[in-house]
Amino acid sequence: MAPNNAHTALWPAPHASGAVDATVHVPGSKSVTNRALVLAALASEPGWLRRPLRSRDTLLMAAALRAMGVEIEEGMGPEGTGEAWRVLPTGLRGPATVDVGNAGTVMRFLPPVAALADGPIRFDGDPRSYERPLNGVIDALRALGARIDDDGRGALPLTVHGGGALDGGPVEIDASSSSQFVSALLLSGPRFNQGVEVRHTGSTLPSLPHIRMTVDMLRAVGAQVDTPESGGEPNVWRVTPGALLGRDLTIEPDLSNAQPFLAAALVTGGKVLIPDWPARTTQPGDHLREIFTEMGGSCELTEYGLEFTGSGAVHGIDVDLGEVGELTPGIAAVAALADSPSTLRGVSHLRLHETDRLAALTKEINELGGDVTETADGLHIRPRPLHGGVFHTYDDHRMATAGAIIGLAVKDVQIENVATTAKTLPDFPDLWTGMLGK
Ligand SMILES: O=C(O)C1=C[C@@H](OP(=O)(O)O)[C@@H](O)[C@H](O)C1
Ligand SMILES: C=C(OP(=O)(O)O)C(=O)O
Repeated sequence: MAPNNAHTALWPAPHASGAVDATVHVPGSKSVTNRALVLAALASEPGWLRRPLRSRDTLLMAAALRAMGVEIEEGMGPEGTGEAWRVLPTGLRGPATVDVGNAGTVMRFLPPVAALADGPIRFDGDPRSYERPLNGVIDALRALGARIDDDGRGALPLTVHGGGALDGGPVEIDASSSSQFVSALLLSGPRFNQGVEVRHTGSTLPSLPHIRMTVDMLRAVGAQVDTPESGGEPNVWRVTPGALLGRDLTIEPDLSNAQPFLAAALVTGGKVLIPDWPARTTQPGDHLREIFTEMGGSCELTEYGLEFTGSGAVHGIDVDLGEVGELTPGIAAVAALADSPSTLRGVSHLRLHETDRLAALTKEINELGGDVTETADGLHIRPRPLHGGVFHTYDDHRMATAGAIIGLAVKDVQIENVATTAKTLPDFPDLWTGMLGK
């Protein structure tokens, strides 16, 4: 009998019979939730996270902090307005074991926190987590005074032997493979004895909006941060040592997870409203307003949220996605359905994401009849009439949502392991069918 567990199960991607017209409430941001958890755990007083994302990546972050002694309670928020987590920071301690799953934020943001704990903290995760780069964090922490045992590959698994405090100070790293190296050091920086000065030495630095998100959230809890954008040296970020405040923070919807729903409006010539789209945000998903407009839609940001409307036409695009790499799979899916070719550039680091996203997108779109080629730093996509088939996801949530976008326009697409969307959006299948009124 054929196995039918979540991994091998095939989900028939719904085909859109007409233009979508829906309001979709998108759950909280993964990147904001996991930063907020770390900052609340490092604070000197309790804090609240309202409307946190509850997904595999954020539940792993919460579990890891709890394992190090932090209390995270379920609550209703200070005014009883909606569900919340109350975070009670305590002295961080080991021994503890952290399962990072395949969460970049957990595997990169927590080793610096562990260096501040008292006792050994062991880090392990999914097989893919062993292949994702961590050398920037490991080497920097050692240079700043931490003791770490690893197998010498600059990757997981490893043990951080927390000494209860860390000297900190200046450090050089090459963060060209992941902006999360910089964010990781900055987030814990206020708790290092001398703070931290991070100097990026590589030739490129991806995902700058995510570094801005780190800086903004640090400042919001009282940290002093100097950045290249605030008049400092290029590629240098400096965090002054000091106590962090416990805050009451409402988590914004995840705008990168809004992407497939906006794409649905674009490819069906329909209309989607995403309530609570923030007027100002550091989330990279906010760039979809320009990118999907260039690809044929239009949008309006009102007091109700973002209303995105497709025109019925979908155009190709030539775009550098280096700042917003996590949007690439969804843009590639739309580009495969466009009326002209696309070139997506600046994203070679995607080869080290949840899977090699450039190879996976090329293979899966081409297996449906597409014409995609990999370049040194991205993809060329020449739209072709596509046909049904199995779209493999390689344990990558954004491959699953990319396949679902294609399925709207192409009959009989089956997504293998749609359950992998639980990494950041466990409700995806229900939200998707709800959007389509199925
Ligand atoms: O800091 C963050 O929350 C993230 C930073 C980016 O990582 P990379 O710079 O490794 O691409 C992004 O792709 C990831 O989804 C989330
Ligand atoms: C790259 C991503 O995740 P991670 O936080 O695991 O790096 C992503 O969500 O697209």
